[in-house]
Amino acid sequence: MSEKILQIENLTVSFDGFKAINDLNFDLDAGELRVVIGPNGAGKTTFLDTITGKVQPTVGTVYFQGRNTKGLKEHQIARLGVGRKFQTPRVYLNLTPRENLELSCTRDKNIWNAIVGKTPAAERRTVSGLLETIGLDLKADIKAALLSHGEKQRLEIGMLVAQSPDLLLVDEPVAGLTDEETEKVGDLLLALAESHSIIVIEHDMEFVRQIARKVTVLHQGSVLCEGSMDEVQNDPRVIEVYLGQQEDHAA
Ligand SMILES: Nc1ncnc2c1ncn2[C@@H]1O[C@H](COP(=O)(O)OP(=O)(O)OP(=O)(O)O)[C@@H](O)[C@H]1O
Repeated sequence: MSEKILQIENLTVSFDGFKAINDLNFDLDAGELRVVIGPNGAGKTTFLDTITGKVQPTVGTVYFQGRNTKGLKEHQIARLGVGRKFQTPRVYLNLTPRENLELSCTRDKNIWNAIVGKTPAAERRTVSGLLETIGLDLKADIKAALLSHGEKQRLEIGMLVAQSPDLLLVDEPVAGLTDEETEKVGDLLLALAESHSIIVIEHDMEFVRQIARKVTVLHQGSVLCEGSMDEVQNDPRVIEVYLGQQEDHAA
């Protein structure tokens, strides 16, 4: 599959003259899992914000499935098939994982119908499958408030998938998780990568090593380099950027 799901050309995003993204070029094949890393302030969040329409390009173009997204609002881009998972879980704590997933599947988002069980049979089958995929089938009917942080992260990833996006944007999914929970989130993303295009932003290098096929390194709003984990780790420019950052912290 070499069809591009996302193409970003000569993108610059300026905030009061400061270029958070600076002439960035990036593309993603349909079906690809890409990890984006970079030191603090490299522009990773702004990069995602521009894809989702939260931020508009100052210069340059974002094409999603060949369509220029300029001027589209966040909800319009979401409807085109871009789903975003934020860093902190946003699940309904008083509902069960099953109910949370049912709500996400419900096209018209009619909360009442989902709660009182008026969920169509096809949707219930999807929810059961999703509960298994995210490893919460045994905890499907307890309140989400009782789930661990890692389980909540997996639930929210499931809720995103329930909306059938073509592109999943996942922002630091393992921040604050135990090693075991981190590995489970990694396994989940690898399983989802078999049928979705995914961009993951992450700081945790162990996790990046677990899931990464191709890695993009951002620095000062531009792509510094791209390649396999081994290639980027041994790239002198990447070493310099990360070592420089460690020295800044030590100072
Ligand atoms: N709304 C804004 N107004 C002004 N400057 C901003 C705004 N948003 C981001 N920036 C600046 O743009 C740069 C890139 O920020 P961004 O949050 O995209 O980086 P990041 O790579 O996600 O960083 P981190 O890893 O720390 O989250 C930073 O210097 C930040 O201060």
